[in-house]
Amino acid sequence: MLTVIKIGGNVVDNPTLRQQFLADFAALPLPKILVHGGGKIATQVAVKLDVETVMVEGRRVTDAAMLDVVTMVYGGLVNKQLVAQLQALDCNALGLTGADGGIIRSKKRTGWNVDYGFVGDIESVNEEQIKRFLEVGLVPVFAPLTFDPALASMLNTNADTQAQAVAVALAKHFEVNLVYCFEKKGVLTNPEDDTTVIPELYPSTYAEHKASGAIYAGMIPKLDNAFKALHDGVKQVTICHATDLRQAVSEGTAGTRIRLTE
Ligand SMILES: Nc1ncnc2c1ncn2[C@@H]1O[C@H](COP(=O)(O)OP(=O)(O)O)[C@@H](O)[C@H]1O
Ligand SMILES: CC(=O)N[C@@H](CCC(=O)OP(=O)(O)O)C(=O)O
Repeated sequence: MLTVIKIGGNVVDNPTLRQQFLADFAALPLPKILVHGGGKIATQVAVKLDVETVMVEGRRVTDAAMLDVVTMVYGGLVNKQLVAQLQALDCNALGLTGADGGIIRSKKRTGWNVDYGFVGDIESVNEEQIKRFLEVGLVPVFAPLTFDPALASMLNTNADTQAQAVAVALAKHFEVNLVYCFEKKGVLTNPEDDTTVIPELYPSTYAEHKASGAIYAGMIPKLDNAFKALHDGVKQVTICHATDLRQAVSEGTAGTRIRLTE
């Protein structure tokens, strides 16, 4: 079983939660992969650099100045800090963007009603290269950046989507357990109340909660990615609090389990 974990920006940005999560992640058995976000930190750094942040439907409009910010923040600051913290926990982390080793190729998003700028839609994942890293005991830690060889450019890519694409690509070789970790207890019927976790979510109940407005904003692309991952061969998908990672992986009792059928 390969474990692919995605960690969201609100956890990355919280030193206590982040350290606790990384200790639990380091304790998980190999093979494992981490995909991190960091949107909140990119926005903070952009303010300092006087670069305006524009988000449309949860995606960051990425002009040339913002591409520089996200490349520095995701590929540099956040990725290398996470690698250093994991190395200190005896986890042999290897920090990567999609460009390193040519692993994740994408195409600049075009044909939408919004010009997202330097945002990449993933075209291919070189799962053989990732598998080679896993075989020698390395733990890939991916920043949410991909690259377009035709443009010779980095592209900004949503971290939930990148985790889904990596999990699906590796499903050719492993039974994959994909876990989305964030700062809430799971998918909630009342997003303000952590006691309202939905233990199992199906396409039908997802549609109902979306229609009622209980599921909105960033949770919608996260769930679309979760269902796509299952549809494309990932064995198990869970959405849970970052501090519930161990229960979610070992016993499957934490957070929300995403299922295609009842
Ligand atoms: N039903 C729901 N349950 C939990 N969170 C929800 C729900 N609907 C919307 N959300 C929002 O979605 C956010 C998670 O999406 P996002 O910010 O993209 O996650 P991440 O930090 O993992 O990238 C939560 O912080 C919450 O504000
Ligand atoms: C294209 C796009 O929107 N990319 C995201 C990548 C970071 C991300 O997904 O971070 P979180 O997981 O913390 O939200 C962004 O720049 O916000």
